[in-house]
Amino acid sequence: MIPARAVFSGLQRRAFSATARDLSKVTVLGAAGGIGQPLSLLLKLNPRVTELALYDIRGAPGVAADISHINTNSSVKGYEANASGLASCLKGSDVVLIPAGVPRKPGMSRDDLFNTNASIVRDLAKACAESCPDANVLIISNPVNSTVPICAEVFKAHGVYNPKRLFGVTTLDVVRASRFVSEIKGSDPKDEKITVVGGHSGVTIVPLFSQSSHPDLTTNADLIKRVQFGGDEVVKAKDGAGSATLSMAMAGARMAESLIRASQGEKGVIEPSFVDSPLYKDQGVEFFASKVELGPSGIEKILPVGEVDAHEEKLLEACLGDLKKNIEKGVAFVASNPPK
Ligand SMILES: NC(=O)C1=CN([C@@H]2O[C@H](COP(=O)(O)OP(=O)(O)OC[C@H]3O[C@@H](n4cnc5c(N)ncnc54)[C@H](O)[C@@H]3O)[C@@H](O)[C@H]2O)C=CC1
Ligand SMILES: O=C([O-])CC(=O)C(=O)O
Repeated sequence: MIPARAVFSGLQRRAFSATARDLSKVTVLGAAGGIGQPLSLLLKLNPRVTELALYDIRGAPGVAADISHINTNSSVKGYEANASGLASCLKGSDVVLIPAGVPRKPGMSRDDLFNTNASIVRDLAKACAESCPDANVLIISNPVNSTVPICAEVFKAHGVYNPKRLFGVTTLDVVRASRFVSEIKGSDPKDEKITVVGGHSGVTIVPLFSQSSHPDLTTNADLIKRVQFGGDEVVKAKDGAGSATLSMAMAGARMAESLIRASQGEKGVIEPSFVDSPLYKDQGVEFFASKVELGPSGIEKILPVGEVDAHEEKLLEACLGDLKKNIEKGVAFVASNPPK
């Protein structure tokens, strides 16, 4: 006779495996770039990643050969830069990270990247829709406020749009916020949980210090500006050689790891992300970054913005105006330039 406890744990196991997909194939599109290379390195060091697939219009096989010598268990493959290489790279992917596209130079806004990056993201989104429609797609390419809606429109056109599996990566904004606060307060950044909502550029980035353990920072204009324009600091310091790559790689690897943990059944995994969100749809804003609880199906729950003070209310107003325009620009681009 089988003891009751054994039957119960067997049932539990079946229930678990019915919901939790074993996410392990992670793909990077733009893998030979400034973000792509360190991101691929961090993913190779992550024991939860069992297969790493790398694609770029140039150099992915070389990056893959290099990384593949690292003595962790995952397999690594770099694919040829053509349509069939891209399709094979994507097939069976559980998580696809997209840092493909050009970065800023000093004096440029993220929106100045639109003309180049919109079509890159559109074409890569089409490849994802065709080869891995059920993957979690994480968009890093800027302007995120527009490239995420572009990806959504392409998926809709292919009849495979699942809003629970599309993420704009805004992790770097909370990473920066916690670091900048720790510098002011002399604390450990890992203890500084700062909520950042909105979008991923300039005034659309809204830190909510009133919700942190330092509500006094809510009127610190320099700090708010630093969080909103942290990317510019790096662009300026790199002096024409691009934008944040190493900190972004860390942030992207953290987001991918969180998704994998959640997909493997871990509860309560929460990350910020720019997603198809109900929070401000009544104001015509279809996508919004806020805390998101992750699960085996991608987004489990979009958390509300929560209480904000009068100062933050003003920041949110400015955010929503810009965000709406950025989103509409992405949607209009796909309408007039559909993928071929
Ligand atoms: N979401 C965020 O928080 C952040 C986003 N970014 C954005 O990430 C993007 C990439 O930045 P970097 O890596 O510094 O640029 P990069 O120029 O160093 O690398 C981009 C890579 O994309 C590749 N690429 C271009 N077109 C492609 C295509 N059709 N298919 C596959 N690969 C393609 C290039 O060959 C290059 O290797 C930029 O748009 C940048 O603004 C950068 C930092 C933070
Ligand atoms: O500033 C940029 O262009 C790159 C970026 O998105 C960031 O560093 O947050």
